[in-house]
Amino acid sequence: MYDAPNLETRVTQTNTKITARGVQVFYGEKQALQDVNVDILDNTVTAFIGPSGCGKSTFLRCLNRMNDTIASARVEGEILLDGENIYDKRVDPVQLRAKVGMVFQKPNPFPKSIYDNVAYGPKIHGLTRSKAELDQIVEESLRKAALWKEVKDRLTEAGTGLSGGQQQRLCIARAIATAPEVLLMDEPCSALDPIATAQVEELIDELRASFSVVIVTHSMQQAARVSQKTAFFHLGNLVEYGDTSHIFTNPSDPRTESYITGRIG
Ligand SMILES: Nc1ncnc2c1ncn2[C@@H]1O[C@H](COP(=O)(O)OP(=O)(O)OP(=O)(O)O)[C@@H](O)[C@H]1O
Repeated sequence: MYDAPNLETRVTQTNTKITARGVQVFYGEKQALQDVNVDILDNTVTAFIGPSGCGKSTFLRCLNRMNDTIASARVEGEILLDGENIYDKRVDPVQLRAKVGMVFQKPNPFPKSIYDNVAYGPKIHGLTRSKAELDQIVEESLRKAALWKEVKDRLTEAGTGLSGGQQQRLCIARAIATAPEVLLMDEPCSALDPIATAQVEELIDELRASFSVVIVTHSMQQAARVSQKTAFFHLGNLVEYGDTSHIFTNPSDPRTESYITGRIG
């Protein structure tokens, strides 16, 4: 007799990693984000898209409290990581940023060796007890960042001596060395050539197995290639959020449609 497969086991489980509720951001008197509500999933790439100045980077920076470093910035509302409010007074922003790592637009390796760039985070967070353990973390992080083969014989050389694409993968290795749970990427390919961009995009897809990845991008093609979920921002509002395939083929809001068809941007 035919047994119906158990639906429960066939559905891929994707849990909420970050919950934003009523998030508003001000720079001085100026409001940059209004009432943003969204659930960001684990093991998923989420793309933030929208015209310049719509608040994508501002919202990304809310997710690991990078806005704390901007004197005029004020964040209201609630952001929960695994149910815990990251803006709670008891949360140490430095510890938080080890859990919610960030990769910036321009590759920014430290003026240190390739090895030390990756070893820095685990060292300051006391994640290892021995040199052997640290060596292992450095190797694993460089492997995950698809850079190990290219640099394994030159670990003592300066990180700044690598090509732009390699530097960006080094920055990704540095971000994942502290075993983060979420990886935030602010236009990580904008300074890269098409080959390096393709490598980083492939890497982003692999990283999703281990992390929740959030990427700000100006390229709709890139959002369509790398993400499963897309959030469209416009004038400080999160206008639409959903499956990338849906947003790009059948958006619900006319503003999203105008943007993806190139009428606003
Ligand atoms: N440090 C800051 N101080 C004051 N205003 C800021 C600051 N950073 C951003 N803003 C303002 O907040 C609004 C949103 O900016 P944000 O950089 O988040 O947009 P964005 O969508 O990421 O833009 P882009 O695609 O051009 O990078 C803009 O009006 C911008 O001028």
